[in-house]
Amino acid sequence: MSQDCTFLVVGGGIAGVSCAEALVICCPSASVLLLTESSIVKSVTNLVPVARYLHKFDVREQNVKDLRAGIGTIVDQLVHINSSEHWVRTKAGLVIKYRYLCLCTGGAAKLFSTGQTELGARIIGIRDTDSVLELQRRLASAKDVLILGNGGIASELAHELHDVKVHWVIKDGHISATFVDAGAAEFFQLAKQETAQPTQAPATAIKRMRYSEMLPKGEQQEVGEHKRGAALGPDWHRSYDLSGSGAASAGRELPKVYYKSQIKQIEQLPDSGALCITLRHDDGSLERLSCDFIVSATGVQPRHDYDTDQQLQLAEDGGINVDEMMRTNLGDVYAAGDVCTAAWAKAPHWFQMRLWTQARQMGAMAGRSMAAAHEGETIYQDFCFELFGHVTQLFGFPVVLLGRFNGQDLGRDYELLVRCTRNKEYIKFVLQNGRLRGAILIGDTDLAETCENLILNGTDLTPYGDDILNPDIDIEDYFD
Ligand SMILES: Cc1cc2nc3c(=O)[nH]c(=O)nc-3n(C[C@H](O)[C@H](O)[C@H](O)COP(=O)(O)OP(=O)(O)OC[C@H]3O[C@@H](n4cnc5c(N)ncnc54)[C@H](O)[C@@H]3O)c2cc1C
Ligand SMILES: NC(=O)C1=CN([C@@H]2O[C@H](COP(=O)(O)OP(=O)(O)OC[C@H]3O[C@@H](n4cnc5c(N)ncnc54)[C@H](OP(=O)(O)O)[C@@H]3O)[C@@H](O)[C@H]2O)C=CC1
Repeated sequence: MSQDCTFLVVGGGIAGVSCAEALVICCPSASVLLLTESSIVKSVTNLVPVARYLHKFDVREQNVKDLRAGIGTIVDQLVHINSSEHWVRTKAGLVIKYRYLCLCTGGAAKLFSTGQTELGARIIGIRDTDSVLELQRRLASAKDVLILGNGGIASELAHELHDVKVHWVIKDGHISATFVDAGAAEFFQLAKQETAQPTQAPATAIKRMRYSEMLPKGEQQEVGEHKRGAALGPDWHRSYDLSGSGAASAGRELPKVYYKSQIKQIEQLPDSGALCITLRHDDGSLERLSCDFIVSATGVQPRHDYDTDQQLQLAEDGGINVDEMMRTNLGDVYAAGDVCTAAWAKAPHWFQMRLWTQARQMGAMAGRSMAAAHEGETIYQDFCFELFGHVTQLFGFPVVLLGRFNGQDLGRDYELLVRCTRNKEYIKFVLQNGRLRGAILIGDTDLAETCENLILNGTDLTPYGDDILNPDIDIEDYFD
């Protein structure tokens, strides 16, 4: 069994689909094939500009057969790459000959481990639909759940779980540390206390879930012992009932946060089967708690579980190293999205975070870059890699993060300017030598485009002093 194509893209997440879409636009007469192990793929829809270079969008699930015309599809799993002879082999034994290959195989949840294999089944991660169904199943009989980690998933779950006692264990001194600073964390916590809503039944479906990965088994095409689809889409938690057994708590109790803490030991209680957790706090003290299971929201592990004839060069974080054209070290092999690590000399206002904005940008960049190589053209890296931008929702608030929003890699050589209106907005500017280097905008601030311009233009803001965030001055007008 063999098949030929010019461009082979592996992975039906946002990176893979964006790459394949860019290829059919740039090279309409070439054959583009998307190989993915799940019949449900993810693509970007309703793209709305929030500023000049910043967009928000919905992530749509669709059946792989419904992808745009020009993209051939195969549901199967990549198991081997022979890059010198330009072919791959799939789990079903299909050999696909390609001219250019792009690996967009995403990531898997990086789970906390105690090394005690017998407890492994009590620690779960969240990545795709199957993993949420597993969470739901366990919640149904749970009284206490421990969430470990302080990033995107932990922040979402701490906000969304109800009818269950939530123990949130974090290494840091404040919540949601991968995205915000201590001030913004306090803003969220106050808002949550003061504007707490009574428990509401979760909306049954949202408009973005056009195709559900919860199709009856018979209607799904899947490969491997466990289907592992693409990462979940925005508002994923609104499509599932994330309630516990309700036995221990009523409604939406605020989570109990254990700051500056790490798990030291886990034991299973012989009688109840519950887990007894010993935490070690940074000051050396110990604390015990019990829970039914642990959600390990501790980051992403790039996924490349296929072999290659020559070794792929990997970064320290396990991602496949790519240059500014998304090329790996193997000839004619590219990579994009969560599976790759940006190994180029980065612009002063950009850094990598494994987010769907970047999956989309990298996928599209890889597609354009492969097309240019095929046509013998020279292209340059897209402008989107000049400025980090992320639009999201945290604790029910719209959030825009720009540039080095948490002073990332600026050492101690920067100043912060903050404006906060309780339960309404939190604005933080990160300034270095009088220039805006990054910003956190929480609430409906309408400042994204102004901040984007100020960061990219390197405008000297020293003459304006603290007025730059004076609520009586419209800074949008100031810099028009
Ligand atoms: C719960 C959750 C919430 C999130 N929320 C946000 C958010 O609010 N905002 C945000 O910006 N980001 C969010 N993210 C991150 C975002 O989803 C990812 O960064 C993005 O989806 C990565 O896209 P990708 O295409 O690189 O990888 P994936 O979506 O993981 O897709 C990889 C694809 O490759 C396929 N594949 C893997 N191996 C093989 C193989 N050997 N053969 C064939 N196919 C294979 C998989 O089946 C899958 O289709 C969230 C992630 C999670 C888990
Ligand atoms: N709204 C959004 O934009 C959302 C984005 N996402 C994305 O999805 C992906 C997966 O999310 P998530 O799993 O939350 O990953 P994140 O990378 O966002 O966060 C991981 C968190 O776990 C902590 N951590 C890592 N190892 C340990 C450990 N052994 N013990 C305790 N804490 C640990 C990290 O701390 P440290 O950094 O100090 O190592 C960090 O706080 C990420 O790419 C994330 O950006 C997910 C949900 C929502």
